[in-house]
Amino acid sequence: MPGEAFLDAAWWPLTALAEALEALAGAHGLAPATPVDSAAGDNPPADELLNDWLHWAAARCDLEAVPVQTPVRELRAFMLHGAPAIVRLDRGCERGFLALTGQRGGQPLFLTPPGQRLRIRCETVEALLIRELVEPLQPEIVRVLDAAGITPTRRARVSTAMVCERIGGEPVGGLTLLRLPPGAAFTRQARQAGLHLRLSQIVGLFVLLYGAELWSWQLIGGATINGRLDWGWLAAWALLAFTMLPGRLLAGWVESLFALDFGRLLKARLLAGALALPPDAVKRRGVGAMIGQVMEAQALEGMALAGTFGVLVGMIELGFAAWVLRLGAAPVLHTALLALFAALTILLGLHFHRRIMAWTRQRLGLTDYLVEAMIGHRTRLAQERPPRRDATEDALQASYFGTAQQMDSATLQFGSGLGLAWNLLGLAALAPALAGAAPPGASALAISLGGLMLAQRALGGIGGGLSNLSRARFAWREVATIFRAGLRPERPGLPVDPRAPKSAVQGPVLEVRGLRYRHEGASTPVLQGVDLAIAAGDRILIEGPSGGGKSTLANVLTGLRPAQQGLLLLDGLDPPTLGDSWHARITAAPQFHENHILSGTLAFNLLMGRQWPPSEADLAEAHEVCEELGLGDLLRRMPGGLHQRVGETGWQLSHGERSRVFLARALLQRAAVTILDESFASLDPATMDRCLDTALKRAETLVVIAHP
Ligand SMILES: Nc1ncnc2c1ncn2[C@@H]1O[C@H](COP(=O)(O)OP(=O)(O)OP(=O)(O)O)[C@@H](O)[C@H]1O
Repeated sequence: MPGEAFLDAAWWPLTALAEALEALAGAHGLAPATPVDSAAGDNPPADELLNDWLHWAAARCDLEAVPVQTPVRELRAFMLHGAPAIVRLDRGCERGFLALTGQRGGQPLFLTPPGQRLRIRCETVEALLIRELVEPLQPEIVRVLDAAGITPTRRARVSTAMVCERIGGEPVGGLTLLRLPPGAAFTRQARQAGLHLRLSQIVGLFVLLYGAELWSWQLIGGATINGRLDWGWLAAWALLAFTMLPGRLLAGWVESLFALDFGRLLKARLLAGALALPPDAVKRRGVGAMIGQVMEAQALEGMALAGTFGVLVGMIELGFAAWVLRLGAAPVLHTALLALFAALTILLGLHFHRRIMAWTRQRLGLTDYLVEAMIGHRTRLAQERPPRRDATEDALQASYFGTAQQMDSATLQFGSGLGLAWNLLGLAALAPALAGAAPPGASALAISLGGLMLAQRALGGIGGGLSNLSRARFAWREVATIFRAGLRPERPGLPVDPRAPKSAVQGPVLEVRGLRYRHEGASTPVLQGVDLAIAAGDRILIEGPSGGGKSTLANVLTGLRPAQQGLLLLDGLDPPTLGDSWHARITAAPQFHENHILSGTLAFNLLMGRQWPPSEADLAEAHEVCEELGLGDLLRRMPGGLHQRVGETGWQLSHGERSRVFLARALLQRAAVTILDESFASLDPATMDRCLDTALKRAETLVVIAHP
């Protein structure tokens, strides 16, 4: 279909964007929870607010809208794998969109306003999306093609190659991915990712593979025992064994796809949970325990999958083993023995589980101690009495080794002991049949031996799977709080542009009435009956004694801690109404010990409150602010300038330089209200004056917290 005809069918005007969202959500089984309603005034706003609006409207449909850019050369991959997505495509001066819903036969599918799926060639859509980038190149390309004498049949291909060469790295914007937020119910996400289908494919493939394996052994075994083994039987067996190879590869591939998708969903949820945890819950655990938690999060994924597959495959094998044993020389005894050993495996598994729990707890305690010892190494070297340190460490090690020994003996019982006992008792169970009046034939004996081996493999697999599940269960206990924290619903709030602080609402920009806040576990509130009214453009100094509650107030005002009582209004709107955009409109540079330079470039650290990647204008403004704060020399000394890597593994900034980066970061956020919590404490008087001048000049409304 040519470009314009395709647009006529698949194009959604801006005014129908709400319907496009709803239709896409419906088409992907994500029925909107609160449908956007263009008739009720939920119309999309001006261009600069569009991303905010999409985020808000998608959240109301229980989805997350993620604006992305892709280089021209990867546009095709986006169209084939990026669905569901909204693709911005204007027609002349009319603003509008395409609704990408999937792909069929290597070509993208678009949802049309009447609700049909339209398959379009990639080249057609690509040409429309990059036409503004290509048009200026056309005269030059035509000139080169003419000069090189390219034949008409090859012109289109050569022209495409030249375009790709010239603008392949140019970013294409206006693309918005729609997906379930990481906080959505995990089962819903798993279903959406098709994990249930993959799991049934895996089970089906394993059943087929084991069936084929048994059949191949039956062929060769039967032929050998009956003395009919010739090249024909051998060829049939080899062919069957050979055809199982692609099946095994396929099963491995589906298993790894399942593991990848499961791991991706789990990581996204844990990350969302870690960011949603209350600040105190994170702080109270300590660095060592947090590292232990991260280790357990990684173990959870690996152990849960290995355990589930181990038990699953073991159960399939056990089923086949029971069937084979029933055809053998001692069907009744072997079946009863198998049931007994299956029960024993579970019982010993429970015993092993207790040992694993005790050992993992000790191991994590040791990690916690080790991390704390490494962080406080210098303090301990300088101030702790060595015998005291040695005594603590000896006691910890002795306790750990004791638990590890108990766990080793449980592993031995569970692993080799059970297998050995099964083999001995399984062989002994053949004795009555062999000693009987009518001893079984060679083929029945061979079947029994095969069944015994298969059952040993199955019991070993189930045992291994159970021990992995035990580890996974412990890991789950460690990370469950983070996982559950991620379930909290996102607060989309109103689509308010953070860069549009001028409000039509008359009155204070920030108003606080009767605010009360008490820290968890504290007997008295640290903030009680706080009233505050800050007008746009105000410059306010908050002074108070150490421990008086200044930082707590800053945290409540910026939304990091929820007010327990009282009224908070920003431009006349309360926190639930503004949702997550509250942060964007009122920001704070936290106290030095609460602030952090993240591992990344200086620009990344400075422009965290802006879009990423940054525009040239953003970088220029960051440079300007740094110069004003006296960081110009530093920028010139750093080989990479604004793109120099900083943080734990990068350029080590001095105390004062870090303070000024924190200050620049808050000012560059261009919030309606900026709070600086003791941001000038570590600066010399001249630098402090300079920084204060910059803050006064740049912050629209400024609150400075300082000691008297
Ligand atoms: N997470 C917490 N749990 C319990 N109490 C806390 C917590 N955080 C702070 N506090 C207590 O609340 C009080 C106020 O702390 P806050 O940090 O707000 O004071 P501040 O005025 O900023 O002090 P400073 O000037 O020394 O930085 C202090 O007594 C502090 O010990």
